Amino acid sequence: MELKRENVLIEALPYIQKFYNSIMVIKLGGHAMVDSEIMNDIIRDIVLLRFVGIHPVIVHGGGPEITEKMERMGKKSEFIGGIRITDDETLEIARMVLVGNINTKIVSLIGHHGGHAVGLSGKDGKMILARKKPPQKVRIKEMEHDVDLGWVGDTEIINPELIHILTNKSYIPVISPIAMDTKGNTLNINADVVASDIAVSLNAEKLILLTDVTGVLRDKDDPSTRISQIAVEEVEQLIEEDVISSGMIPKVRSAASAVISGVDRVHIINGSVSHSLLLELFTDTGIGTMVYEAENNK
Ligand SMILES: Nc1ncnc2c1ncn2[C@@H]1O[C@H](COP(=O)(O)OP(=O)(O)O)[C@@H](O)[C@H]1O
Ligand SMILES: CC(=O)N[C@@H](CCC(=O)OP(=O)(O)O)C(=O)O
Repeated sequence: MELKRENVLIEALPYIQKFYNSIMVIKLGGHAMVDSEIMNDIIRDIVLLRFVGIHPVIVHGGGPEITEKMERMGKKSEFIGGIRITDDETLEIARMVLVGNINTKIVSLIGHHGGHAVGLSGKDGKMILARKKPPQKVRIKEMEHDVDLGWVGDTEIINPELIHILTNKSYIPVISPIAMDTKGNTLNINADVVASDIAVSLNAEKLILLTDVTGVLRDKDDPSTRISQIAVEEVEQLIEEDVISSGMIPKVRSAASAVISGVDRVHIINGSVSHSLLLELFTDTGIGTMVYEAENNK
């Protein structure tokens, strides 16, 4: 039954009260941002959250745009377990696309919709101290090989002070997944990983990962096979069975890691569906995939 317009607002009231003053980390996946109309709608929803008393913190990706720029320069993208192998040139492209292009675009859009955003990378205020990811084990023709991913980072320390300063003054922080190691090297980190680590460091109420599919699917080509809940204990098995592949691997692992480290609610939802963020936050409708810890009996 469709709710009358005024009832929609009333249904939202308990959620607005519950979430008042809380921090929500929202990760905007590159795929959900490919369409400018969708991106515009998502940003408007995020500005709405700020005006009902929630503190949104945005972490954004931009994988498809990096891939496209690389293609235009005649360079092929290579991924291992959803993580981009990043040589010198790829790092330069990733930095330009993420920090120079996508981050400023999001900041402008928030301003356009009446919010106040501050664009940051993990380098600002030494927010993310990273270290180069160790070589990854890859099975090629039954043989295990160590593959060096190049300038890819794991987060080592997150210093959330700058984020708190900004949210306390009602700014919306917009964070790109580029960071520095102790030697001053620039590192490219998967945006899902950054979103998860930031959500943990902020003790966020929720982590919401917006992507271009309706959640984790049992058959990734069939949207009707959505898995509505995944226990963290099931994640590695689903990867092993190849149910979860490519870009969904870091997403689900990051979601699980956030849950294990104390973020109560982690949801993977489809950002390309109109107002999915508002539906997730302010209604009883169960959308997307929730990642939970079975031990906590959620
Ligand atoms: N089991 C699965 N369910 C849903 N999507 C999956 C699954 N396995 C792999 N994928 C792929 O993961 C993609 C989402 O990850 P990614 O491309 O990195 O998105 P984003 O840019 O939003 O971070 C989907 O578009 C889909 O192609
Ligand atoms: C190391 C690594 O994989 N970095 C990612 C950063 C961007 C990202 O994560 O974008 P999405 O969220 O759109 O996938 C990359 O270069 O694609």
